[in-house]
Amino acid sequence: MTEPLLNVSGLDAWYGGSHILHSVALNVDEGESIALLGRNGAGKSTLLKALLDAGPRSSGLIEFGGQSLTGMSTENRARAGLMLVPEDRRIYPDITVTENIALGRIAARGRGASVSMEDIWQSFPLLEPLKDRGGGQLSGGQQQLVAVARGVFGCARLLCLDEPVEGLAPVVVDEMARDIARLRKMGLSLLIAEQNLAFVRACTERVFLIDSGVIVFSGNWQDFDADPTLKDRYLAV
Ligand SMILES: Nc1ncnc2c1ncn2[C@@H]1O[C@H](COP(=O)(O)OP(=O)(O)OP(=O)(O)O)[C@@H](O)[C@H]1O
Repeated sequence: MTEPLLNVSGLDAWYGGSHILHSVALNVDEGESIALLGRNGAGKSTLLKALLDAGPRSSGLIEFGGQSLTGMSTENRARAGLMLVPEDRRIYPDITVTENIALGRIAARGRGASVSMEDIWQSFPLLEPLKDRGGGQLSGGQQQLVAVARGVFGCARLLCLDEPVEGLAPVVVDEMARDIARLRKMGLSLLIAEQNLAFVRACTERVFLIDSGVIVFSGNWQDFDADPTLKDRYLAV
């Protein structure tokens, strides 16, 4: 049996004295795309940040590519190919789209020259005509595409996306789903925290559902659909 690309078990996380994640277990295989579902405040962002050691204090096992990440800095985790595209996009307004995307390679310290800018334009066709435009002159949806493209250019093996389509118009949500399908053909693995069910259903094959920092369900979409109470109990507002 091959080892998962990401293997998490017994993961707890805290902000100060607040205990947020409770013994989380999760795995992602090479080439898989996984949804992390949960309502506001369920712990999705905390989990993604804990994987990168980029916020909460945490304990437990996180293995990536067969290597334990305990004691490894955020920079070295990125360098190993574990990338997070945070909710707040962080697009620099005074540099171009191309320059914003190129910054991803700096985060990864030059690793993974295998993704070219040409690959990026092919995966994100809406961005190519905007490549010389300033980051400050983009719509929210265009900024989100740039943020994801930057993570890909950093040559992620596993790209973690924190609510990539939150607040975006349906037409941009559809575009993002198509772009993600193209990225998957490049062999990228994905972990996508979202509340937009239709979107993650279109671009993932397995689901982890988190509530109050506890994984309350994991399985494929067929398993998820077999229990219609999950949506009402854990996703309804
Ligand atoms: N920096 C922080 N300091 C203290 N508590 C925090 C911090 N960030 C998040 N929390 C708390 O941790 C819990 C989980 O929040 P988290 O942001 O992980 O949820 P989420 O599922 O990503 O929700 P959302 O969809 O609203 O982003 C919430 O109770 C939240 O108030």
